[in-house]
Amino acid sequence: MSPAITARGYQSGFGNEFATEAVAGALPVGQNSPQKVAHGLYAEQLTGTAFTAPRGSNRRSWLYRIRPAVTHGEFTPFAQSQLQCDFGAQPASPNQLRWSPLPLPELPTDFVEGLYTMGGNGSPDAHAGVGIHLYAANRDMVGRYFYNADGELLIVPQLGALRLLTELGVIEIEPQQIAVIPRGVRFRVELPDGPSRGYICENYGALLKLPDLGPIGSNGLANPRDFETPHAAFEDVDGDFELIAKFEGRLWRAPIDHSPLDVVAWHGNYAPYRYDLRRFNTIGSISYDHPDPSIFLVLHSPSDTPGTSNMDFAIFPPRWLVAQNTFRPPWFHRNIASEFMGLVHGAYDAKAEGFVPGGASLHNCMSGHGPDAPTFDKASSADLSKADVIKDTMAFMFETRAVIRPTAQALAAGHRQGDYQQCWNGLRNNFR
Ligand SMILES: O=C(O)Cc1cc(O)ccc1O
Ligand SMILES: [Fe+2]
Repeated sequence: MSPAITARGYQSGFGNEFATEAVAGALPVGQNSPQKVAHGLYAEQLTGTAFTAPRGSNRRSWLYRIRPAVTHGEFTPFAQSQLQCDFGAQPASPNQLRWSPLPLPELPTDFVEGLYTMGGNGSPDAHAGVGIHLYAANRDMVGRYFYNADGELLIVPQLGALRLLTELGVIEIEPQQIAVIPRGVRFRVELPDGPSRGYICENYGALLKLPDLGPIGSNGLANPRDFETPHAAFEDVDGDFELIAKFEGRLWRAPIDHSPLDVVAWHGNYAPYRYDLRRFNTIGSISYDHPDPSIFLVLHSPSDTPGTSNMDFAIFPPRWLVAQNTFRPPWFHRNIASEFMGLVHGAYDAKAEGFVPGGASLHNCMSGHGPDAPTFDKASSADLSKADVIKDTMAFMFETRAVIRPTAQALAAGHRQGDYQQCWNGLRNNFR
């Protein structure tokens, strides 16, 4: 018996062919599925793309584990009323929406129990769209393991660190770092700092990838080397545990008599990873005008239409604004894409107040938005001979091709800011 799983460090690179073993000799050499695997392990393949996906986008890993993933009891529905899949049950309005932070739970609540759906589009069936969730939790998952068959999970913590104990190893993140857990990978979550909160984009579409860089060249934005995938780590623990699955929008529970975090070795390119947003190489205008936010793209899920993502994950990190003869904050705009924003840290340069860390906003297709009135007034008369140094900030955007349909609970939430539109009331008629 090995005690609870321990972190064994990281391998560097995005989507690499990794190979890692927690026990020497556990990985077969020169083949995937020998008649007998070393140390009495079972071989199991986990695919994240179709078998025949082109080589450049094909993702799969081979896992060498103490028991195969099939060894569990029967799934029955697991009630968790805040996790929803009814995008579209009610009309989506074109209103601009904003929320204060999701209150932290008062009762003992783990990561799975604390998932709270804000909205989404598409469906797991269609392999297109996203679910946008928040989480607020105050206790570790103990004896409970989770996987999501509906999509990969992009986790953006805002309050408190997360320890993600996955089948393929341990990932530790804190606010201003992110993690991606691939579809199907089993994990549990510990909260080393206590009460924790954050944002999740559940991507039903093509796997997240780094954007092409075009004329930027071979370096810049999020650099591949800064993505980190854990080394194999496992636990060999028996007990009266449960496996929770998210499947077709709903949660299911099966009894399991051992920890499924029993992968002793693995190799392949389908694995969880983390990235520190503070390593983002931010590129912007050094002449005039505020660039399109695509320049802030970290990861994206392409759609079948070239240049149009199923989902973009962009960040607004610390940077210097030096553009001349320019209104420097984000401009007023209406976009074909729909924008869900959150704030991990500090303040956002388009909103003087009201958009606070842990809060969220939703500006759907063609709904006008932009700087609030105080920000507009300040930036319109700012001294442009000096740089604006934007420090201590980390906002982000989940931007989607399809309209983000808010859930009824998000629209009715006590922490929704019903007066959000008033932040633009002070924009007067200045026409002369
Ligand atoms: O604040 C927003 O709405 C996000 C955003 C930022 C930006 O710099 C340009 C366009 C855009 O939608
Ligand atoms: Fe916007």
